Amino acid sequence: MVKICCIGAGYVGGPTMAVIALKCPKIEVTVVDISVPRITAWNSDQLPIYEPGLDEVVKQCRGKNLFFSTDVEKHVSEADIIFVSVNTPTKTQGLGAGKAADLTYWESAARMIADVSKSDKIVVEKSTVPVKTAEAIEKILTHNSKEIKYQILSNPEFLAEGTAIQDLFNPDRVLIGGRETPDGQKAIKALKDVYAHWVPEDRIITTNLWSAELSKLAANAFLAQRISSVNAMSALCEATGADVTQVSHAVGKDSRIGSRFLNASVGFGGSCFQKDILNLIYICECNGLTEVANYWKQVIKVNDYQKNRFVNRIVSSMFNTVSGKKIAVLGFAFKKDTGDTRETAAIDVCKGLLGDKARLSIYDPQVTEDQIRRDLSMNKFDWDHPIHLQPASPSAVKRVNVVWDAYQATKGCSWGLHSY
Ligand SMILES: NC(=O)C1=CN([C@@H]2O[C@H](COP(=O)(O)OP(=O)(O)OC[C@H]3O[C@@H](n4cnc5c(N)ncnc54)[C@H](O)[C@@H]3O)[C@@H](O)[C@H]2O)C=CC1
Ligand SMILES: O=C(O)[C@H]1O[C@H](OP(=O)(O)OP(=O)(O)OC[C@H]2O[C@@H](n3ccc(=O)[nH]c3=O)[C@H](O)[C@@H]2O)[C@H](O)[C@@H](O)[C@@H]1O
Repeated sequence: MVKICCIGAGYVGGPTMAVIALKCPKIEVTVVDISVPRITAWNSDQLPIYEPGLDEVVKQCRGKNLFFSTDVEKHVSEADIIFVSVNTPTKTQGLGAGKAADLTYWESAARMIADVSKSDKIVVEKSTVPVKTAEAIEKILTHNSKEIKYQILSNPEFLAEGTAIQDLFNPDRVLIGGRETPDGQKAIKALKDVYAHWVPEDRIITTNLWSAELSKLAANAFLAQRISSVNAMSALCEATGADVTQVSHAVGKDSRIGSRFLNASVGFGGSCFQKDILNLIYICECNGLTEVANYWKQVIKVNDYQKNRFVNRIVSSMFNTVSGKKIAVLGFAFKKDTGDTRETAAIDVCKGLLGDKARLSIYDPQVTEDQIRRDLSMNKFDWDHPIHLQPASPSAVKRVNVVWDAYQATKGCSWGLHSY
């Protein structure tokens, strides 16, 4: 029986491995994590993340061929294929701070794999990483390799939160990059065989390692760029009397442009778009490509502009001050069908309004009060570290009331915002 181990039981590792277990009953899949509460939750009735359809998939396979464990070393040493799906946050300190990807967690996972392995392994990059990461990982693994052979593959994940199960069941494509050597091609085939249990062969694309690593950053940059383009247009629409939904509908009807991902918004949020574009910008700068870096920087700048513009419009429409006024915020997560608040536009909007001394009444059925208070007081990028390393919840964020009923949130309000 083929054994798969996935390091990192988060938004990607958990759902992806649950679907592999469901579709491949003859493969034993174990998801491991250093976070005890996260693994405890995966083994309980209250999964650590909300994702439509996930409960059913986990219930069908857990205890049969799907396991969640904190015994990281044991399961890594027994596995044939190891997926690494750990955090790759934006660096907060040192060289490249505020842009470069922090590979601390990836590096420590690789060192642990090298320490505990006793047989040949295929190591799969599932996390989103800078192009050329596989080269560094290879060095770590093969240093003191004890005659063990490692093959590194890049298999970036394209699922979106809120539709993860649907995306995993029916992906537009699965991308696998590997070395162009006989052993590299053999490893690609082994991983392809896993996905071929349910993904049609013409949707499984194989490339070299660097193309696969870069394609993930490129895909996210292109998606985010569409949102910044339509959001930039929304500012012009408001200035001229055009309606951005009508404009985006008309533009999207051109089949060369397409209608998806052209919804104007308060700005994109989520754990990846900003982080991955910053990472891309840093890679361009390191390669001396200043113009290219500046081009992608603009996508982030427009996103920040859109969030500020939204706050400013609220304040100016309320006689230039929201001081002491009660404002309801309906929805705090970064999009619907998720409880994930990482980089949600709601944080910037709420902070902006609190800066002008508004009173906020926040309602989101998928997000805990503790999480909201933590988000409103956390420093930039702190959110993307494993939960047990994040700053503890502060005692209070003043002038914020978190409620469990949308009607209560809006009672006596001067304004109601829908945050996505
Ligand atoms: N969230 C998303 O929708 C997508 C995320 N990605 C990428 O996937 C990667 C993971 O993202 P998420 O699942 O959202 O992150 P996450 O924060 O939900 O999960 C990562 C998990 O890794 C664990 N971890 C960190 N270091 C570890 C170690 N040394 N040993 C064992 N466990 C360790 C953490 O405790 C955490 O539970 C990131 O690189 C992200 O960019 C890619 C596609 C979609
Ligand atoms: O690498 C990742 O993490 C993932 O990032 C995104 O997925 P995700 O961030 O989960 O969610 P999206 O549906 O892409 O939404 C991101 C943000 O853009 C906003 N958005 C989306 C679409 C749109 O038309 N307008 C718009 O403002 C959403 O409200 C949300 O705040 C990509 O869609 C996934 O393909 C990718 O795998």
